Amino acid sequence: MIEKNGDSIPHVLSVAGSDSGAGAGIQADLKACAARGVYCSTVITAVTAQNTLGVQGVHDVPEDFVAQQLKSVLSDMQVDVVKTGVLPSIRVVKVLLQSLAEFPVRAALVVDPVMVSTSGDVLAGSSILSSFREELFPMADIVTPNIKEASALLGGIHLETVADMCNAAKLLHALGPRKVLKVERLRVILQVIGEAWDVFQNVLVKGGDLPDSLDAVDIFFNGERFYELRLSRIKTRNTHGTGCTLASCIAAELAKGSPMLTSVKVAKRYVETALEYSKEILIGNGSQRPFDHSLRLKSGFHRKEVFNPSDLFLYAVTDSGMNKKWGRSMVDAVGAAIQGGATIVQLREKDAETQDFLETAKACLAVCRSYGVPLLINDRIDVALASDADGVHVGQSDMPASAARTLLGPEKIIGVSCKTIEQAQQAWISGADYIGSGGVYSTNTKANNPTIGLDGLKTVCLASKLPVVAIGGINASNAGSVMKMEVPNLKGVAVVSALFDRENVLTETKKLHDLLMEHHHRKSNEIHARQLSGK
Ligand SMILES: Cc1ncc(COP(=O)(O)OP(=O)(O)O)c(N)n1
Ligand SMILES: Cc1nc(C(=O)O)sc1CCOP(=O)(O)O
Ligand SMILES: [Mg+2]
Repeated sequence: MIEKNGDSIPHVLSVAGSDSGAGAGIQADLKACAARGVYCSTVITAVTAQNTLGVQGVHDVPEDFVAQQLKSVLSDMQVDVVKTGVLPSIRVVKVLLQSLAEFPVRAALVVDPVMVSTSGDVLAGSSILSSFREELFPMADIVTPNIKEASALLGGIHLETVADMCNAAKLLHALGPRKVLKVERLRVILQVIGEAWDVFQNVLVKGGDLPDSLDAVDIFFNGERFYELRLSRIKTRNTHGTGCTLASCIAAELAKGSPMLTSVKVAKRYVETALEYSKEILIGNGSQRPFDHSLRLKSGFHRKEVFNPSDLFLYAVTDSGMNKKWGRSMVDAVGAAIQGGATIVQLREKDAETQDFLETAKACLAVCRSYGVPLLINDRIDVALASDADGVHVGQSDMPASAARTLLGPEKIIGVSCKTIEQAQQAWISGADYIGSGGVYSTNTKANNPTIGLDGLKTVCLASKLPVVAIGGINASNAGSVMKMEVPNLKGVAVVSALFDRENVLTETKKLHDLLMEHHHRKSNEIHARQLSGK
């Protein structure tokens, strides 16, 4: 990419209308670009009052002010791709073309010829058609009409079959004479130097509205070849904004430097993934519902957003060998531990195949979510990501916590094992949420694990700015000694064998939970009494 003022981040400028419901328009473009890892600036051409029921009002932005927005962005930032949505008047089209002549963009112009909203409301009148055909399309690198828009642009011809769509794509492609003339010369030059022909005009006719089709069929035509792009049709009403999103994704991929056909395929796949993910989410009461560009809203409904240190109170760490020995499944063991009072669960699967680990994680996550208890994954960031677990626990020889934080993002929980003051300080710097410190006592569960004792635990706790959970050889007979220690950031105990190497997980967890509660109450009463006596 060419550098301008040091900008090297892929950048799409969306010139489109605002949708107050945020399913389509500028808002969809921003979300799509963010999801695809591309910066998006915006020039707003019209403001709609809109929700899932339809468009209640439209207010066009005066073209002088559209021009001012264009100048502000294009004179300062290095834009790679301009993507257009609602262009409400011929004057706005002219203003856009003038701006692009003054400040040419680096890679491409993507034109989504929006005329009618999903709800059937007209967003750009028929007077705009000739301006699109004669002025805008010849400058575009790709135009992405749906069937209705393609029909309107071609004088109302009927489009009912894939063959009709191919014909429409060809006719629309023919509307770019100036560009074709211009690029014919370029084509010869590029052929001579052996470059690809990606600079030529392309048409994508979107067949989402095609009757009686089980697939979502789009026709891509690059002037030379037709490509029938099929993906299975997703049964959902949450499709408001798919057109804007698709065009923005194409723009985003082009901005990253991908070829045109690849960009279209990636964009189509992304939209399919987002629709599949969002098919059951409910936003609004109407039938034109938005979808989730970030693929995160579903789990967000059930998950606590921020780590709560009191979740470390009774930390159950699983062991599949122990559960097998006692003839129960991991899901049953986790369910029983939670019913007995476990406040957080870690899946520690040292020998599992990746696929089995992932399936177990997903099944245990469903159980944990149903009780509102966080589930962490031991060591395996990939399994945590793929299962959407609440976080990970890593040791000193596992992936560093800072790298885990980069991969998992700010909202997941990250715990780190620390035996020393230096490790505790580093865990805090790395962005961890808590420390696991041990072995407090000797253990048979983890081979060759050095014991740090209660003194070592106290040293780590005093040095740590993070909450601490004690681990290693802890059971109902010694947990009291651990929790009696006078260190405020010691929040609980993590236990494997005392819960899972037992016949009845629920009973054993409850026993330990009751004991910890007794200590907790005793400590609270002592603190209260001290406050009353003023000591
Ligand atoms: C809560 C908690 N604390 C410490 C550990 C140990 O982690 P690590 O040192 O990475 O050893 P393995 O568990 O991976 O063998 C833990 N798992 N949980
Ligand atoms: C997994 C683990 N980590 C430890 C550490 O010291 O970091 S001790 C340990 C095993 C804890 O199992 P049990 O409760 O059966 O002793
Ligand atoms: Mg580990």
